Amino acid sequence: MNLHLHKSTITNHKHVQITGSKSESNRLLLLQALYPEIQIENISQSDDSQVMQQALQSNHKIVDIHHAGTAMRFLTAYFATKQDRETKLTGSSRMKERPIGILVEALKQLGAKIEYKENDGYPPLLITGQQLTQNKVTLKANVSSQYISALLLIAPKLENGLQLTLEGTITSIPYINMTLDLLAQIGVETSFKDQVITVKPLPELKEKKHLVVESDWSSASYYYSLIALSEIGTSVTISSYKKESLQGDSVLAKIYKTFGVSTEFNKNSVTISKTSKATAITNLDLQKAPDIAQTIAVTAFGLGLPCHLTGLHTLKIKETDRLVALKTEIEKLGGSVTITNDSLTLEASTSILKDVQIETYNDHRMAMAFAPLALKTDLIIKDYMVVSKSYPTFWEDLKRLGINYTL
Ligand SMILES: O=C(O)C1=C[C@@H](OP(=O)(O)O)[C@@H](O)[C@H](O)C1
Ligand SMILES: C=C(OP(=O)(O)O)C(=O)O
Repeated sequence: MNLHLHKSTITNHKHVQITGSKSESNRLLLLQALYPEIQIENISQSDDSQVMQQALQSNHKIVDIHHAGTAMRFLTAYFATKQDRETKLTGSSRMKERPIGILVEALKQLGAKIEYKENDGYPPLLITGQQLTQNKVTLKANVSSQYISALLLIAPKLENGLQLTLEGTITSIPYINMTLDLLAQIGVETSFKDQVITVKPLPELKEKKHLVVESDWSSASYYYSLIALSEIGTSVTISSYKKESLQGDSVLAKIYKTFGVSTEFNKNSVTISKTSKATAITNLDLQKAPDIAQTIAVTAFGLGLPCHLTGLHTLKIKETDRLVALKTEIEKLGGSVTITNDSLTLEASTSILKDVQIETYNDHRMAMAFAPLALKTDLIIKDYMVVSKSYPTFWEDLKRLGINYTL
């Protein structure tokens, strides 16, 4: 179904409560399955966290995690350790194109029994739970950090813990640090020096642990974009956020200063305000924050500014090939974009075409990244409910801010 966005302006000084981080939630859900003493507050309402929760509760042989990358990777490791259980772990047709061989091979080095049911190196998988007897493994770290987080999450339950040696450049490193930090919060001892991560075993928790999930910073990016595209003096407050975040995407606060957006940290929220004229982002490496690349590219386009983004090699294996999707959709609107395997260059532009239909390619971030352009023009978002993968109330929240749309 299509959603027609009508050119709008933001109502000033609104407050939006944003759902919990899906990355933190999916890690904590897996840890809760291993340590039932864990209690989670402000859990993500996202589809990805719902499928994670359902998968962990299900006793069915076939578990379908749809589009959820973290659920696919984290559950592969989890089911590999579930003795006396055979699980077929599958997902959407796009999930069957997202590689998982590096993780499967690492788990096999630890003693796991996993078969590919369709194509080698890709889901679906048939996982026969085993006691994993080894504790040392080496794996490539430049494809997806989710493979590393998956291994780290099960590590404290392995008899001798785990020693991971990472080969090559480590991609999306803040997500690995997030995993290590959450492990530390429940009392697991870890170390990360150079290319080696070690995790000590923790057979059980002695007491209840109450953990509060911070709201999702990737979702916050769409508000940064809306403010960047608004008049000086416009602001919005979003919660629940803190200055010392586990989420790498909190780097937004720094990045959007170039677009004239300032961030004020309040007790439990942030106020984002347009305080000065935007200038161009000339060279930005997003290897540590790949999920905000679409937002930044579309904001720059909306501002008519050029932009050069690098470190984008993982974008090709996400919900869609995000580099191709960005180029195609920005060019439909009249922009000019050049992409390589790991970079995107946008030329400065002077106008935005009206009534263009934006294709979303089963990618929540395509819908949400283009929505702020409603401050500049009328546009149509196809298959608008894709947003539920990470942010189910996105459109309602936008309406409360004054963005008009019809179905
Ligand atoms: O561990 C996580 O929660 C995530 C890691 C990142 O993936 P890659 O490590 O594959 O880049 C990110 O893009 C994804 O949305 C969530
Ligand atoms: C890439 C993403 O998610 P995943 O890899 O978990 O499907 C995302 O949310 O942008």
